[in-house]
Amino acid sequence: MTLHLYDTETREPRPFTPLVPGVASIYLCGATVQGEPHIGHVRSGVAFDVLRRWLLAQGLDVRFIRNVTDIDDKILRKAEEAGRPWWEWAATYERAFTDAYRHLNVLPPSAEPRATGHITQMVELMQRLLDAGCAYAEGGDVYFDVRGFPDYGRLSGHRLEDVHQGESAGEFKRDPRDFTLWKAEKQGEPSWPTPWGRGRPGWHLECSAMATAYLGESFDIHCGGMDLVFPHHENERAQSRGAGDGFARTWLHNGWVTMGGEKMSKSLGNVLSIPNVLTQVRPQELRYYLGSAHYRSILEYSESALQDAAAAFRKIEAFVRRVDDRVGPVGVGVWPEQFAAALDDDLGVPAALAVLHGTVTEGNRALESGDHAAAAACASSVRAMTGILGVDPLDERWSADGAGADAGPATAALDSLIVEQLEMRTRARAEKDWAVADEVRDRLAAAGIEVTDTPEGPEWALRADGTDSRGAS
Ligand SMILES: Nc1ncnc2c1ncn2[C@@H]1O[C@H](COP(=O)(O)OP(=O)(O)OP(=O)(O)O)[C@@H](O)[C@H]1O
Ligand SMILES: [Zn+2]
Repeated sequence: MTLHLYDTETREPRPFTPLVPGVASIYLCGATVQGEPHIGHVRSGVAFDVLRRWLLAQGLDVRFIRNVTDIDDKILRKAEEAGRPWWEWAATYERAFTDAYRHLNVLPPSAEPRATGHITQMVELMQRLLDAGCAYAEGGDVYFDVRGFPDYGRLSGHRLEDVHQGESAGEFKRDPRDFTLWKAEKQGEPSWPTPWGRGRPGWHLECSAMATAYLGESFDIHCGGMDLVFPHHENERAQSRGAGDGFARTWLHNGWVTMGGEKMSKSLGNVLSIPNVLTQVRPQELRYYLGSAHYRSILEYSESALQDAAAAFRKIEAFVRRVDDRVGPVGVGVWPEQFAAALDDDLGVPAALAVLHGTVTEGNRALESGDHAAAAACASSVRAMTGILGVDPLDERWSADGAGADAGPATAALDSLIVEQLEMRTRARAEKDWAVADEVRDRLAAAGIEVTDTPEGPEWALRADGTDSRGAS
């Protein structure tokens, strides 16, 4: 099966065939750097990092652009309220996002253009739109004329008569459904020169100009959160197509992270910042959690779901480390065909994880029965699969910046001691020597280690509050 991706525009899964053979070009709308990132903000970065890794694994040269929106109403307002320069505000939160992506092992983009660095390209695009009769300049503002682009609404399914741009009504707008390309200079705000006067760009214009500057007039995939379908992506598409560019051939949108059934959002106050979550779980566990749902589904946050995901990751990690410890260094092997089939089906991560956990179970059984070759094969396959998902437990990245640096090896060391105890208990039980079996269990309990018998064998966990290391034997 070839990779199929669900395209928002055509509303169906479509086979992925790169425009230029051997090269995949992807644009992801990045952050508006106005505040500390919450876990909802980075979901798109994580979800489409899996896409990128999967395309890289097919041998494609992946050009992945994720922009930074560093000029925006909210940035200006918040910086002013704090009495700080707007550019310092933007730079501060750009670093916060960069840190979050790095902690989560999201590959750095091929380029990360800032809006303020691409004003020239935006002016050129506006000129082309004016020449094509899709835009008008009035009083220093420049607007897109939606009636001048008959295909408007195709991406989101909006009918022209129902369009509400959700932006303040520009003084010179000829039709309320038109949207702003460029805003005339306001007193005290940053501005750049254009043939129509000084001002600053509208958000939609930025992405069209940057995507085209780096990826060309046509490119393969445009990604972003589902709330960007309208108006942001509808407007990006209108601008670029209106100017005569092919623009994105496929559109992918990820679902929200929700909390209490509502979009995690600063204005609702139901947000969890990345540093906050990283006090509860390690970065690799958070990455596993954020990437574990299908990218198009809602990910409803709960502490127990986060802890369950962390425990599931630790099970994978404990297995790989145990093989590394007992059998020898685990290399990166090959993934099973079902894993590839799952990802080829619109990045079906949940089905891919089922294959991954099946391999861990099989590997644990092999290790228990002394079949080291089979265990090693499973472990190397597990590394291959987790590598695609960005959560390879042995990836040096996890200890590179000290984030959770000691937890992995400590878990592994503890695991190897506990596993010996559990094996002694399993043998005692097989011989119906209940006294020895109970003694082992009591000894572990006294050390704060809880043992649970599961169909896949005994599992252990540190008692405490459930946030500690766990493993399976
Ligand atoms: N809960 C979420 N789940 C997934 N993506 C999100 C979530 N919240 C925001 N995003 C993404 O992050 C980007 C910025 O979104 P937005 O400014 O709406 O979020 P916010 O910072 O929580 O602000 P607000 O409170 O105004 O909603 C968008 O691309 C959006 O798709
Ligand atoms: Zn964008």
